[in-house]
Amino acid sequence: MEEVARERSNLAGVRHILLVLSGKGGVGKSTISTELALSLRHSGKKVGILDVDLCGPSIPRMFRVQDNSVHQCDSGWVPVFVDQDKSISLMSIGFLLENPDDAVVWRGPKKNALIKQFVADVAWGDLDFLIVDTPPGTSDEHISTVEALRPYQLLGAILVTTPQAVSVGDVRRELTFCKKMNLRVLGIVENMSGFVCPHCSECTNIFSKGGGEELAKHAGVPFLGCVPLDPQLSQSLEEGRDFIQEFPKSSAFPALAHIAQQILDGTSQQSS
Ligand SMILES: Nc1ncnc2c1ncn2[C@@H]1O[C@H](COP(=O)(O)OP(=O)(O)OP(=O)(O)O)[C@@H](O)[C@H]1O
Ligand code: SF4
Repeated sequence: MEEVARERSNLAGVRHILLVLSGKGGVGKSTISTELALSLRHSGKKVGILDVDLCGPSIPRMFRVQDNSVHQCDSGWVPVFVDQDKSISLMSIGFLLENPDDAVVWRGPKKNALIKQFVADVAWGDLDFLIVDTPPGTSDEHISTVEALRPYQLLGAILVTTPQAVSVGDVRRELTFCKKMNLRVLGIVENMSGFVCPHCSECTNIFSKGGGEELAKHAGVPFLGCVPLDPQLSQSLEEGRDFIQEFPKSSAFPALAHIAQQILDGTSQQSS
């Protein structure tokens, strides 16, 4: 019975689902979700992003499609396509609000109900990857998301941190959450890790460096890499541009491409 329901679900055509988590706000979770989607698209993959950050949805803005709205079809909501070839599709509460700047002030049960609806009712079609951008911390919403996705091809979670001790401490709590939820940790990303000067290419470690890697070693999980602070990256996100396509010489590019490659390698090993 459960098998039949799974085969008929809107997620039946999604090959891999991965969550992006962070213990703290503003460390670059949506940035990593966005750039991972663009990198995977660059490798010929079809990608969806489900933005379950209900109180601070930033995915529509990062792709500059915040004025779009979602439509209904027979099987549910049609996601917003970023480009004509439909290689990246998005779903976010941002598309359902009358005004994108409206604040969502909801109690837990209402948020959890919408998350379940997002998981059940978005007509993704065939996707190689569905990236789920979550709110900061570990809340009821995270538990609802993991539980709702568990019957499907849930690959695991990427944990994003910055090098500072406090954010790394928060990731430690995320690791405990993953353990308790029996969710595989695909790896840790250390974001905003140093600043490479565009004039002399000297790297300055503004917030210190190495905390994420040390934590990964200590926890026995993969370290996916250090992404430096990169003005071209923040500008691309601000303007909804494809950083991966347009700035291959930029300082953050190699790290972002390497993260995507490790995810691709992991999934190809799994299916071989
Ligand atoms: N490596 C980077 N280089 C330059 N700017 C960055 C980098 N990573 C993130 N940013 C910028 O930092 C800001 C916060 O990033 P982002 O919105 O991805 O964080 P978040 O963890 O998703 O935040 P929230 O808690 O709101 O969900 C954004 O304006 C983004 O452009
Ligand atoms: S890193 Fe080098 S080029 Fe950049 S501001 Fe400092 S001294 Fe100047």
